[in-house]
Amino acid sequence: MNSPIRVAVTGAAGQIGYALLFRIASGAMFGPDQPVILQLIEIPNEKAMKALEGVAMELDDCAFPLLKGMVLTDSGEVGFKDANWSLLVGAKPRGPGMERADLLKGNGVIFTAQGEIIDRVAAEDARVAVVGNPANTNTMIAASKAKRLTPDRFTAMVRLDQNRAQAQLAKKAGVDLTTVEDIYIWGNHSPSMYPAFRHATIGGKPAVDVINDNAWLENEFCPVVGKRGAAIIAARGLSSAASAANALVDHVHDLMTPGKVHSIAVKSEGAYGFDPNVWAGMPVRTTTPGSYEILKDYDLSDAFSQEKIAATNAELVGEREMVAEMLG
Ligand SMILES: NC(=O)c1ccc[n+]([C@@H]2O[C@H](COP(=O)([O-])OP(=O)(O)OC[C@H]3O[C@@H](n4cnc5c(N)ncnc54)[C@H](O)[C@@H]3O)[C@@H](O)[C@H]2O)c1
Ligand SMILES: O=C(O)C[C@H](O)C(=O)O
Repeated sequence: MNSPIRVAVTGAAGQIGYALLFRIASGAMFGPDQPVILQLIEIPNEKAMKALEGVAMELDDCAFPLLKGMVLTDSGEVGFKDANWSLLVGAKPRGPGMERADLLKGNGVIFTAQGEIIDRVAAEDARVAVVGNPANTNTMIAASKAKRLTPDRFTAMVRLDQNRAQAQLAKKAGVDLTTVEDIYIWGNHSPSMYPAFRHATIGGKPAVDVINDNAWLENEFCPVVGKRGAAIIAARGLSSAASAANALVDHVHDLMTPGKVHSIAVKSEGAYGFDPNVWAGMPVRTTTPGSYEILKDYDLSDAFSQEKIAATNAELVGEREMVAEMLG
């Protein structure tokens, strides 16, 4: 058995938190041999802290063998102290009819403070995964505050979009989901994202040949995946929680598993036409636990892909301009 790692989670009493913490404590995220200490961070508010106590009571009541301790706090200094992983979930969620852009500035303040504190107090091997929206730009803001931790330590989650795309392709083709492979997400975690279906395979054959319906792929599949978050909000009256928590388990699990190829949002190095320094979704291969290389050889030279990449890149650049005064 390894020695415990410290996992800080913000927004721990929120709805994603409630679907996430039990999966971490059960071993789904870091594996059956990795004990964890959960450092649960909420806002300094009596109701939120009371709710957090209730979640911690339930975690106790699960008697998880891998859960070696819990810290409940409304202080980032305490919550991020020596954290090996910081999962930044806490943010103001988008309500019905609200644009993501409305959230940019308000949430930027949160990620400015958290980036600075994590850089100062987290563990030497600290890794950060951001879920709170607008996730890509929040990650850019947090990373810009770091003097010690390099930008590659800060990733944003686009795995929910990858999982959604995989499920939609399987449904359309009428096949088992596990036969759908190589579907990755480029760009922003927003409706502008590009689930690049031309690389996808179904049972080892190109998905475009199996599905044989280009109009559906371009005009239905892409918007359905891109707007799935809004569709969940419209149906549930709340943003996706269980599937988001599940995607974060996948994101971190695959980042800890050498050889895995998966979509995460990372600092662009200019590949695929993304502006350098925006955080954009793209496929990576995990090299050593927590580290990755960006895969740069996917062909996106067709006109449709070029148009999609240009649109999502333009949105990311626009978001960066809106928060320019918060960077650095
Ligand atoms: N990237 C994705 O794929 C994806 C998917 C779904 C949801 N989201 C986003 O995840 C975020 C959380 O969603 P939710 O449904 O759990 O929301 P929620 O409102 O249920 O919970 C958020 C929690 O965060 C807490 N919080 C707010 N600011 C905080 C701070 N500065 N420090 C610590 N805690 C703080 C709140 O008190 C609340 O308990 C939202 O921004 C949502 O849009 C992202
Ligand atoms: O769009 C949202 O705010 C919800 C979330 O990002 C999602 O994709 O489900």
